[in-house]
Amino acid sequence: MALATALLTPAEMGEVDRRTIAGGTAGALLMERAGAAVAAEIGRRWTRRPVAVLCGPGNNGGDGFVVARRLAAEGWPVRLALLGERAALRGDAAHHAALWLQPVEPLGPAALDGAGLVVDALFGAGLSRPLDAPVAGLLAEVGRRRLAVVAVDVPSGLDGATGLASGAVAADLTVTFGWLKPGHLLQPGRDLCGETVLADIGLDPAALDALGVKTWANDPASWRVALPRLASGTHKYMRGHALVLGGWPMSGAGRLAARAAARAGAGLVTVAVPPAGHGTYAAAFESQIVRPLADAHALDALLADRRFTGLLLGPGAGAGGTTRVMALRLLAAERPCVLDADALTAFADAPAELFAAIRAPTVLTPHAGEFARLFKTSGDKLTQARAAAAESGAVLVLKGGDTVVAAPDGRAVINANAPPTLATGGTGDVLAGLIVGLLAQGMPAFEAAAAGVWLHGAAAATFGPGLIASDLPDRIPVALRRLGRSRA
Ligand SMILES: NC(=O)C1=CN([C@@H]2O[C@H](COP(=O)(O)OP(=O)(O)OC[C@H]3O[C@@H](n4cnc5c(N)ncnc54)[C@H](OP(=O)(O)O)[C@@H]3O)[C@@H](O)[C@H]2O)[C@H](O)CC1
Ligand SMILES: [K+]
Repeated sequence: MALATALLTPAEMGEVDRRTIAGGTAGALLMERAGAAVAAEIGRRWTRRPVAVLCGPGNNGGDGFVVARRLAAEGWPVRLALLGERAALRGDAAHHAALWLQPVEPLGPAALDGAGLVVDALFGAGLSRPLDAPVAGLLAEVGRRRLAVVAVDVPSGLDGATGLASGAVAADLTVTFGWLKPGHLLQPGRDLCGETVLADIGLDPAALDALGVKTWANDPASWRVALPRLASGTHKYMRGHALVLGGWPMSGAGRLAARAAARAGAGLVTVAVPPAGHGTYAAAFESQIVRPLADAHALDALLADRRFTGLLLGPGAGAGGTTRVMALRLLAAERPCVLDADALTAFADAPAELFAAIRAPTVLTPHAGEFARLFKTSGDKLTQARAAAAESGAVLVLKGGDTVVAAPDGRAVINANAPPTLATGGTGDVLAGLIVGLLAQGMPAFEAAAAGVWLHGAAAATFGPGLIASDLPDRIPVALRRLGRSRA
């Protein structure tokens, strides 16, 4: 997995900080670079105007002192307000506070008077408890006055590990250092951060080795090498054969999924459907095979064909007992498999039965409602997806604007490229099809799920407004092309 897209918790960032300092870079220099980066990003976006810098009692506040000094040196009118006593500052923060030669005001609403921009340097990685009422009240006042806000590291009150927040004010710009944190990508954190800029302040990448990072931003760098590749001698069976169980009478979902599987590059896609739906499906496809499938016995007979390399059930399936039986038969075939939608809900009263049946690489793609029917986890989205992957033995794709993909071994990626236009009926069916299309080609489950989620977002982004699900499959080739490697 790629180093640059690693996501570090605040505790891990603290460790990288310590190791970098132990390696010979002074903490005060890191702080100088951090504050300088924030000031430079401000200078790129705003013209000179009165600024209120709100500083906290730790190193986040220390960064704030640097920002204040740097902006003042550029001729910006700066007021600085500090939470607590200046004499109580320690270490690098005390060092940089001593270099600030203008007044230090007590933290309160008066510090905002006349400001055209607020720098939020109250708390960053060291936030250890909910904000006190006066601090939360001041941040609410910043929001009420509709002032432009630049957050140092994170908007104060946002937990960088989880994306959960209380009392934070939404920033227009967040400048953070070295590596992003999960909370920059997980909602509501992502929206609270506004535009997020990652500044290089010279933290030591080698320090990450000792951390055993298992969380990344979902980026092609994490799975590009695992994408299926074509060679000149490739024939269709070498590109995998996806089997999609199509629902009836709800046939649109299965059709969307099958088309997406084919566009993802599967050499063959067979759609097996209840006999009553055969004509409808057959009329919809030219390039895919449509076969009638009467019942579970017929499915067993179909699965005797070992050339099926990826299986999908769920879109339009119906959440009844038949779907449950079909899902168990698919899992018993011990081949790469995606279970989506109704194939998940069908186990709402017996999730343990589902988990016990998962033995081959399996991807579950629930949205929050489907997830809650299967898993009794608690905590933030990343923690829950990880726990669910460990419990079920499957790769979990916990969908939403901040989709998390988690593997049973603890690896996880957080996706951030999905445009909100994806919030429309049928896009989940396309995602399930995309993932099974990649699985069928031999891509490992975690990488196939992460790539599928990313391609789904990228495909939607190429379309723009007015997107409906049926637009998506045919945009997948555009997204694949943009990966910059000839593989179509
Ligand atoms: N490696 C880097 O990325 C660098 C980061 N820098 C900046 O440093 C901060 C982290 O600094 P740290 O001192 O660890 O933490 P904070 O400044 O966020 O806050 C710690 C102090 O705040 C107190 N605290 C915590 N929560 C609350 C609260 N809800 N209300 C009041 N006070 C609170 C805490 O007190 P404790 O009692 O918990 O000890 C501390 O006094 C990072 O975010 C970057 O901005 C470096 O400048 C450069 C390198
Ligand atoms: K902050």
